[in-house]
Amino acid sequence: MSLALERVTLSLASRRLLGPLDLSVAAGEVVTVMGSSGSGKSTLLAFVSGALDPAFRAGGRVRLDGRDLTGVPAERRRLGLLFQDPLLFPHLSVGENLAFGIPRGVPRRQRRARVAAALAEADMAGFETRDPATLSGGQAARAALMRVLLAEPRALLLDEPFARLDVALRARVRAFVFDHIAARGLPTLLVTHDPEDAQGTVVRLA
Ligand SMILES: Nc1ncnc2c1ncn2[C@@H]1O[C@H](COP(=O)(O)OP(=O)(O)OP(=O)(O)O)[C@@H](O)[C@H]1O
Repeated sequence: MSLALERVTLSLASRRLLGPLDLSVAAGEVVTVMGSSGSGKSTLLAFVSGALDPAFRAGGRVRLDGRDLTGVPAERRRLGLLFQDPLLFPHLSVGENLAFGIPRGVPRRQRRARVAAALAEADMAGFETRDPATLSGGQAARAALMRVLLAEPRALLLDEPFARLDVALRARVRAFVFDHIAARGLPTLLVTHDPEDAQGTVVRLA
């Protein structure tokens, strides 16, 4: 698995926001994007994910496993997104949240088994029927990662995924997330303000 950006530029009205930017992320590798507030970090992830606000103009290409994603709708890009907010659906149980992304066609018994295994991996065995509102910050963050992984993404885009967590929890969730990225060989783009989060190559936007 690999993710590559080729000559990516982003402009707002006639102002160049960033680029041209080239970078490649190999399987299991993290590339960290840092830069001041407003430098275009979240916009870059939105472009890669296929959800760029039409206010922006973009140039260049994104390739996932060599395949050009231009014109591929966001929902077919096979990218896993994680944000500062775990964004668990409040009207679904924890188990239903995790099952949400499992590809269609997987039989019910197998879906249940995958959810149970993911919860066990997240140290949340038996949490299927819990209301997401009752989870701690660390549990919610781990559940959010598991929901993303169950959708079988080919790469991850992480936008400040640890920013809401207090210092002690942050180190633990960070290790949890980075371990899974390495174990599953997922190329990952990580946006953060915190130098402690930085992993691998660091790209700085102006
Ligand atoms: N939908 C939009 N329409 C117009 N301008 C926008 C829109 N979204 C963001 N912007 C502007 O684009 C620029 C880049 O925003 P972006 O959110 O990518 O920055 P960022 O580097 O992620 O910032 P932060 O670190 O504060 O999250 C900013 O100047 C912002 O005001």
